[in-house]
Amino acid sequence: MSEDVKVEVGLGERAYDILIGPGLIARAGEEIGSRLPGVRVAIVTDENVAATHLETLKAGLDAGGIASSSVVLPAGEKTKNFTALQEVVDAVLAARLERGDAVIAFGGGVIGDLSGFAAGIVRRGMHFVQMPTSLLAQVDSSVGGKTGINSARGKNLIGVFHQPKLVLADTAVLDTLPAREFRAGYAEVAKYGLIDRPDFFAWLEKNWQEVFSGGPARIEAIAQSCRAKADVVARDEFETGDRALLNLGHTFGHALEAAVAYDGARLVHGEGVAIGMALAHRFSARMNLASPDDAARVEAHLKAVGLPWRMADVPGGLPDADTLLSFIAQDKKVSRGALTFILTRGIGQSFIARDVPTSEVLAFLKENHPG
Ligand SMILES: NC(=O)c1ccc[n+]([C@@H]2O[C@H](COP(=O)([O-])OP(=O)(O)OC[C@H]3O[C@@H](n4cnc5c(N)ncnc54)[C@H](O)[C@@H]3O)[C@@H](O)[C@H]2O)c1
Ligand SMILES: O=C(O)C(=O)C[C@@H](O)[C@H](O)[C@H](O)COP(=O)(O)O
Ligand SMILES: [Zn+2]
Repeated sequence: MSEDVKVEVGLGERAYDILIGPGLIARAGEEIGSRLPGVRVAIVTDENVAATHLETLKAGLDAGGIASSSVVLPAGEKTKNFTALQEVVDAVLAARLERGDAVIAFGGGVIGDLSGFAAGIVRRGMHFVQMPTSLLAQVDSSVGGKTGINSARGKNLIGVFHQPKLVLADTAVLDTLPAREFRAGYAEVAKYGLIDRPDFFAWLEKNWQEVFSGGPARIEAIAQSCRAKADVVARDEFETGDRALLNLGHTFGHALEAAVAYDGARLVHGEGVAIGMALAHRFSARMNLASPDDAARVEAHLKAVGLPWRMADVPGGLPDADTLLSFIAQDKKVSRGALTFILTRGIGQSFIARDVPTSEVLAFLKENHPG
């Protein structure tokens, strides 16, 4: 009898389970086979995850009678590109998988976004299973069906919504995740508290060390995050409204990622989100929407866990404020040319702010630019 935590993403005929707990990779064949009888799969993964966990997954699938092939890609954000997409599509077609077969995304958010996109376009949409192996992927990217790749003009600008059939988050696999990547994923955990769960944020302020060291607090934080995300996605699958709240910190953060040309040695996604959330709180205070004390509280927590929180924390310098603004102007929340940001009235009181004046954003970027 397994003791996985189960969270349901309530999307009607596209509803699916998220299972969270240790040992799920070894049980993947059983869990996938019972939901998709007779399925064959292509595993998409990266070099780091393949080195430590691919054999366990293959054995787990074998044990459930599921035939698999695999494609192993270079690790890191730069892999979210057309060349890698073509490689995945080609591998799936070469394996002669049918529409009723499945692509398994086995890795962090990069692998999840890329292979979900491939699954969404091959044969106009194949089954897709998320097996997230980074903290960020377990709490965020594996849930909700946003898939895609980057452009030099901006983050995630090319993609489709394509929901997985199942998410299997094996929490034991986080033991091999580098500390920097764990911290980066934690930024998306804190995000849920800052959006609309002030009690969760306060709990994290008290318990973050236990979340980092593993054990029940870590599983609790992952489960709370998945519940928070599943809730929003079930209300607004295609981001016509509330789902944009999940973008807290991303309007600034994505601009910073594009500005460093997706160079993970300088900035990974979760770090961009951490800086972006601190900036969103500071900008809200500057616009007299929230108290500067709340911005200071967010910055203090990010500092305490060792995350970057200001633009000056991005090593190697940044392009000027006008260039950063040009990336922000490519954000998918822009409507009829007007900027949309997720701003806040305080901790856990985020809201969607449409028609944010470009002049205010530019002035704020100049004030906060490290020069
Ligand atoms: N679709 C969504 O809703 C959504 C949500 C949040 C983020 N994202 C996207 O996710 C991406 C970031 O994801 P990420 O932070 O997981 O990055 P990532 O996929 O690059 O993984 C981080 C690093 O950790 C390594 N790794 C992963 N699991 C490991 C493990 N168990 N052991 C050892 N090494 C491991 C990877 O090889 C990589 O080097 C970004 O592209 C971001 O845009 C998407
Ligand atoms: O699922 C969502 O919706 C999110 O916004 C989650 C974000 O953490 C994630 O980084 C997402 O990929 C950003 O979406 P985008 O539409 O701004 O590219
Ligand atoms: Zn994100």
